[in-house]
Amino acid sequence: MTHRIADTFYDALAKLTPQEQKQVKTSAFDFQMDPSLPGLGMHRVDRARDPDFWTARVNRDIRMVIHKKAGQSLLAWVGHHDAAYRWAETRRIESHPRTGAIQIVEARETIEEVIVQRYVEKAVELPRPLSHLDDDTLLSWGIPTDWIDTVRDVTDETVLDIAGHLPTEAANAVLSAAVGETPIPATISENGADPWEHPDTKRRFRVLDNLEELQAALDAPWEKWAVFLHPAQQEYVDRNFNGPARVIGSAGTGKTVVALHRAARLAENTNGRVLLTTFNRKLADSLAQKLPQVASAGTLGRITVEALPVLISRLHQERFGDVEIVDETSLRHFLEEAASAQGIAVDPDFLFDEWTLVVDAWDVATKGAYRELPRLGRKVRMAASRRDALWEVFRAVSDRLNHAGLKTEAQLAHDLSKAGDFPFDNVLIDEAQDVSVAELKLLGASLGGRPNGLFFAGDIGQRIFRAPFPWSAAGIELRGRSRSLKVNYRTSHQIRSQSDRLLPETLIEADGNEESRTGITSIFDGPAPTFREFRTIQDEISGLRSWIQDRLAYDNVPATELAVLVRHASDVPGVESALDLPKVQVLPMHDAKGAEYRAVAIAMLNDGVLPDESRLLAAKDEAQLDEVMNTERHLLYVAATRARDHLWMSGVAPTSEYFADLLVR
Ligand SMILES: Nc1ncnc2c1ncn2[C@@H]1O[C@H](COP(=O)(O)OP(=O)(O)OP(=O)(O)O)[C@@H](O)[C@H]1O
Repeated sequence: MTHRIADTFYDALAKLTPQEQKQVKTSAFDFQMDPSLPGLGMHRVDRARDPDFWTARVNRDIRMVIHKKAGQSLLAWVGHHDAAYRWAETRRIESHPRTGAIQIVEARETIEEVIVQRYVEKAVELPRPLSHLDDDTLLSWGIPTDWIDTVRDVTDETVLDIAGHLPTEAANAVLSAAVGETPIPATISENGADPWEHPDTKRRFRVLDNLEELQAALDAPWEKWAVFLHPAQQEYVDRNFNGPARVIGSAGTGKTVVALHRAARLAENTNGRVLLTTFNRKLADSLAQKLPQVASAGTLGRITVEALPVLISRLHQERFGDVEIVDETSLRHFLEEAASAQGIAVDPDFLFDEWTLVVDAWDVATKGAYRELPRLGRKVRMAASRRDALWEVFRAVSDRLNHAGLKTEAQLAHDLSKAGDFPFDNVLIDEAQDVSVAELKLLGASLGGRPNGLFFAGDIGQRIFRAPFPWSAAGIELRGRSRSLKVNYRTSHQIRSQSDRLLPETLIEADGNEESRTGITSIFDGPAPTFREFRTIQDEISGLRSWIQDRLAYDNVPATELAVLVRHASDVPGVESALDLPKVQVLPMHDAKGAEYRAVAIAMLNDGVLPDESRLLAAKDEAQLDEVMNTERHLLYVAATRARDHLWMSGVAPTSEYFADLLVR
């Protein structure tokens, strides 16, 4: 017998409690060992549209739905008794008449009562963006025959619901077409080809040759993206570029997923040395964890996954030997000493920023260069005479560092740029909006002109660590090689649309390019986010604790899938002990970058906490104030968009001014 497991089985399994999941795994094992085992109580589903659906008993309440036919079995779904029967009664498994792919097709009538009824009165007046499409086109997208009319009738309001009931390739095509893109037709099998060999079939059903494979399949979550990319994602995975390219898009649109697949593709199809990187170690670790889902074991060894600062320091060490990095306190001290030795009165923070963001970042080596340099990343204007005077301070500090054998992190990157032998051919950079000037300059100098040399994934709306600067000045020209993703896979429609209110509809990059953030769709619905304002911190903690307990108890959210985020790391221990829920993680918002959870609670959103008052007070002028306001706003956007299904935000009155933006448009 050939045993298979469907992606729908995983989705359903994930919704059960850990205890139930354990029992399901045992029953799946029993079934694969002996499908006729009496304890499984195999039972044909009576009223099913497809006569080959059976149920197997896991415990008093839970049933697995199994499709069983002529030497083949498929674990299709699992859940509570009534839901399992309903699932099986309303589906059939068949090969698509045009593409040949095997699909699990939902009976169209089941959604009529839910969707058509809900929208029918309105639908008559609303535009139907797909109404002009003929059967042939819709079939070529893999739309099941009896869904064709329903798809032609979608409106902006129903498209999400309808797509959620279609096989993935059909849903992807419908969502693309609804936002004005041209879907790529599905693969068509040759006449007589085995439908189980169709690429779309293989994406949703896995063959399980033995019990070890079943064990591995049940233990490792099967990320859908590992198998089914959106055509817009696929394009940026496959395309060859004759210079640096970039995928952008708001949070959760699958930019990281594209970078992972592209890294695997380049390693598989070329002899290039591939680097998959990002701006810090934690995010690099998470890339390394995900990569095995898309790259074969043989290819994995050919992809280096390392954070840029770690890589740069390693390469520098290998080439130039040990160096000592100057710490911030010493550097500030050197700058201040040099300024007073020159008799220059200057604000110490300004001096430090000028060194860090201009002189050191851009590797300015001469007075002339400093005078001529555009004020990259700095909005403060400065007279030439003032620059000349300051230059003497920077030169003195530079000499002092040289004599002491000390370097800055930026200098390590500059040294490597000059040495000119960066040991990679293809570099993919995730969370690129937070990469430093020196790192980007090194990448630009090494691979900026090489086909497929540099590929960036990022979102300027999530820039929280670095001041903006024009990439072209770092040798990165993206003209015509940047595209944005529009389908959000992570966050429910309700959470995404509310979080989007934090950012303007158009963001402008330091190069002057505009990025529109409109036209994004989420692929699923969920409960509205909860916003609460409290009188005291005690009230807030107790409200938050009951919200968390409800999520754990009623929504089956495992504690590992829930995170409480706060603005300041120093508040973490206090919130942890006040909440007294040992399994629930509390972390600073910055640490949640790149992560995702089923439920997120953002607490202590008080006035003075976000935006962080100490940063606001340290700002020296309007420009710096703007920058602080922007990065703090981005930080809240990052935190809110970590949530898949449930989001809570709370503070003690008066709450953060961003609260008002979230609530009112
Ligand atoms: N084609 C797809 N099918 C199903 N799920 C997908 C697809 N693409 C991405 N996802 C899922 O969407 C979520 C977000 O993906 P990813 O982390 O790549 O987004 P991102 O754009 O990098 O987000 P962020 O900017 O917030 O870091 C992940 O859970 C990922 O598994």
